[in-house]
Amino acid sequence: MPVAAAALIEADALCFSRNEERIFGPLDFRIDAGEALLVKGDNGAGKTTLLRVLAGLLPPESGRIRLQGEDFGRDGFVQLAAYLGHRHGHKAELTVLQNLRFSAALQGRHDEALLERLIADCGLAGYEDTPAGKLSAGQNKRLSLARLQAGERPLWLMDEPYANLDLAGIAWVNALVQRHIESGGAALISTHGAYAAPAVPVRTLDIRRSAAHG
Ligand SMILES: Nc1ncnc2c1ncn2[C@@H]1O[C@H](COP(=O)(O)OP(=O)(O)OP(=O)(O)O)[C@@H](O)[C@H]1O
Repeated sequence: MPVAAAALIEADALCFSRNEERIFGPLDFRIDAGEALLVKGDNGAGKTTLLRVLAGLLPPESGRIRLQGEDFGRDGFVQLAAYLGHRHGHKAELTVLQNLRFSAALQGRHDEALLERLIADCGLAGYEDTPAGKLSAGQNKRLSLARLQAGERPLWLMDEPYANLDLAGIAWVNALVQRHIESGGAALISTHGAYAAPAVPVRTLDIRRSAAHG
């Protein structure tokens, strides 16, 4: 009998509480290559907290996270995943190009032509030498999404990727996700639900109901 491939990421009875108040869980889900999981919930439901737990930035209260079948570890996470946080984390005094170059180098990429292409693709052509601190909220989001693509990580953990984007930006995010999924990547996308999902098979995890469904 063929052995099923391990999920890229798998949560098993994952719980998180703050000040003795349960924020989410127990959650059980897996994401395989070629899949998108949309994490839905109202403001304050715990989406950002879940993504921070999955990225190893907050310890879970209980439960397990496995990456490709192995218990969560920092090295495994860095090899596998890229995290697009709620906060963009750019260095305000560095330019768009310098921020992108720095991020790409951290992910082992040293390819100036790639950086140029990513800047044009994210709509920031002409802003290469602008300090990130002078970008609008939507432009900062676009730069974050360019940084996400600078590496070649199969799993994208995307916290509110649509926030602050105009309609063209939302369509662009969906096209990026679609391309990533169709080339064998996977994505977990949090949203409060006001936006159209990418045109790929998407499962939904409503963290208030704690159940994944297709
Ligand atoms: N640093 C913090 N200290 C204390 N409580 C926090 C902190 N961050 C979040 N919370 C609380 O944890 C709960 C979940 O917050 P979280 O940011 O994960 O929600 P969310 O679903 O991402 O919300 P939104 O859609 O508004 O971004 C909320 O009740 C929030 O008030």
